[in-house]
Amino acid sequence: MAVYTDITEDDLKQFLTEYDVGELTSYKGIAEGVENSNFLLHTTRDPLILTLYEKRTDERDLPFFLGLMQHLAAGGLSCPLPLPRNDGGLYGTLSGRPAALISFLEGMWLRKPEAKHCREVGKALARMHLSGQDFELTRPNSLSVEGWKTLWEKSAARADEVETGLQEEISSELDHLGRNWPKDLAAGVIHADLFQDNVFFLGDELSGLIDFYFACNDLLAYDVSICLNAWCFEKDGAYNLTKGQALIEGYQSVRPLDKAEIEALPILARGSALRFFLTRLYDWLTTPAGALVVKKDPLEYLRKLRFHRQITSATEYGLVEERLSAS
Ligand SMILES: Nc1ncnc2c1ncn2[C@@H]1O[C@H](COP(=O)(O)OP(=O)(O)OP(=O)(O)O)[C@@H](O)[C@H]1O
Ligand SMILES: N[C@@H](CCO)C(=O)O
Repeated sequence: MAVYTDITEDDLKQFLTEYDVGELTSYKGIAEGVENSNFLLHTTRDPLILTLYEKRTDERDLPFFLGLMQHLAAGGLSCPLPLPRNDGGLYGTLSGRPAALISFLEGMWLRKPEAKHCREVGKALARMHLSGQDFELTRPNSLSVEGWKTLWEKSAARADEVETGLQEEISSELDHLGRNWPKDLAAGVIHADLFQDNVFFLGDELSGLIDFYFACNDLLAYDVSICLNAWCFEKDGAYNLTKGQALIEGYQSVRPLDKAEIEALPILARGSALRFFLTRLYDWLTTPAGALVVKKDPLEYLRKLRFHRQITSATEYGLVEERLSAS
């Protein structure tokens, strides 16, 4: 359960005096997520989500994250809206943590997504990329190649505890990605964590995107590769070509990938698999036993990384040839 910081009713009520949200009637911690502490609040008006920002969220980035949600919502993308405080600020402090109130988004995340859902995710991702083009703030991706190296330095010495030979394998993977990482592809604001638990559906209809706390400026196709990793593998580790095809087609129906982006997909997917492997490995090695959070398995992403190493063309992800030759 991701409630790292607990709150008292008195402190919460005090915090809410800074907002025009009605009277608090109940609140409870949300047993999902691994990054921040989240609470569902009921008031005499609309339900709200309270987020307390934890270790990986730098307070200096909050204007970017919260401003981006406002920007995307104003552009017609369904995502939570941060509530302004009475003084106009978008966040305050609660229990010693930076904290914000955001609107409650209706819907559920899908435990067993099908190809039709992957198509909707592809479309929504592309819409977000287009809508982010005129967002005025920027934030470099702290979890790209240089950030991976820093993370790796913190885990490398203990990596073989997780699997023998890992230290050597990941070090050489990082060297390879460092030497071959694409630089000249279309860039803009990316979500950077569009996993299943961050996409809500009402029935089969996508009702919105949440959790913009890794959003940053980076290669747009890198975000597509993150979604291929997050949405198109089955529990047994097999890549589902039908889902991959649907996700890429959905994306391209809104924003076609160009030739350079298509050619780069395999290396981008290697990089994004490594990114999630590294954060999971770090958490795996450092989260104390008994912490109230479900640790995510780094080896899932090691297997995905190894899969991507074998890929020679984006057609193996389900990209159809006509598109490839047409672009
Ligand atoms: N605006 C919202 N409307 C409805 N539910 C929300 C909203 N924001 C968060 N939640 C609920 O809280 C859970 C955790 O939120 P979120 O994904 O932002 O947390 P996190 O710790 O950053 O998670 P992650 O592990 O995905 O990074 C979601 O799965 C959802 O159940
Ligand atoms: N989506 C991430 C967790 C949040 O960063 C993962 O599955 O590793």
